[in-house]
Amino acid sequence: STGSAAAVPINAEFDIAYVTPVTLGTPPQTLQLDFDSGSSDLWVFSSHLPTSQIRGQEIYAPNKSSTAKLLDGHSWSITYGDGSGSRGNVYTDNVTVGGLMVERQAIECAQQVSSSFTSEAHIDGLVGLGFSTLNTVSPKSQLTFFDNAKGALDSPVFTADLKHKQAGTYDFGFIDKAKYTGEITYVPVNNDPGYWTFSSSGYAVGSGNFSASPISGIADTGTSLIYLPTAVVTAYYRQVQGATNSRSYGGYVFPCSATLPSFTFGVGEARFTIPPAYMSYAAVTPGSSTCFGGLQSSNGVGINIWGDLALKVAFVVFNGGTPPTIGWAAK
Ligand SMILES: CC(C)(C)S(=O)(=O)N[C@@H](Cc1ccccc1)C(=O)N[C@@H](Cc1c[nH]c[nH+]1)C(=O)N[C@@H](CC1CCCCC1)C(O)(O)C(F)(F)C(=O)NCCN1CCOCC1
Repeated sequence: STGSAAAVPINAEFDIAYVTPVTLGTPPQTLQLDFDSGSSDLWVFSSHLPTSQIRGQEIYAPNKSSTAKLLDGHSWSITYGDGSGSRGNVYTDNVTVGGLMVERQAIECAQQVSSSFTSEAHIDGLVGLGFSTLNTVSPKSQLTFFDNAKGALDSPVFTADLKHKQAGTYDFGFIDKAKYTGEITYVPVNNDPGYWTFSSSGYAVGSGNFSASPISGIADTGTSLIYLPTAVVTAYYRQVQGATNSRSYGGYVFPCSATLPSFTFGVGEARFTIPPAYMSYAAVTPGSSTCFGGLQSSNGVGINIWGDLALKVAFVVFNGGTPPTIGWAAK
């Protein structure tokens, strides 16, 4: 079997996250979920939430699904890198993504969400695509949608074709040759503790020479920006007039009028260049002439993250075979 579904940017100005329609239960309830290779819980806004915590999101009501079953005595609680979080109880039900159905998928129903989730009306929950070792359900941890689907897939892979300010796709079970050019460069994945961790072969700033130094980081569809070691980030912002690392804004900012260099990263012998226009994330406050950079230091994060800003200049194959690998191709 295979599946293919759209990945739609939630914000017209900046690609801060992408959501994908997912149908749950019988009759089908469709929610817009953020596919996140940086975590491994499938959780949704649900009928168990206080209405004060719901502001425009779609909800999943298990009691309206004839195929929903309570996973008795199980609960979950998750906190993300940006401090947001949610917790609740667990049901199993049918979950369909782009024509691919998994029966008895653990659906983690929110009973509480943090304020940043309440204020993000476009995200009705997450589909974790990390390794199931990161799943937070207790006392028995649950498998991700991908792990549940894997055995039935034509090939044990999913691919991300994220795009700049337009809808891309997540495909399951096959590699669509029409979505990339040239060859796919595969590199090993270290799935301990449960991220898609791989080693980049280095970087270049603008037209500068390529610095061939390995950078270990996670491929994370659920993170908007890129978080890399300070040495890389200072080398980049040294080329940006007026750039400073702002404590008040929590990262590198610069005058929105500044000329930005491109940023190139390596995967094996392959090279991927992020154009200057993509490297400015947003004005620090609406209308401000100070802009926040798309490349930030991983110092405060504790892990290097290749988020949507990097993923959207490539076609990426998450290969869940044995051993797992990750493939990057131009497009
Ligand atoms: C809001 C923003 C300024 C544009 S942002 O850059 O912060 N973007 C957010 C994502 C977002 C977009 C739109 C609206 C709201 C939130 C972002 O990039 N958040 C990262 C930032 C980060 C990471 N590290 C340090 N900072 C994050 O937490 N991403 C997680 C998924 C997010 C969570 C909020 C909602 C959207 C999806 C993540 O899963 O990708 C993660 F990997 F970073 C993470 O936190 N994984 C949790 C791993 N745990 C390990 C222990 O077991 C349980 C799972």
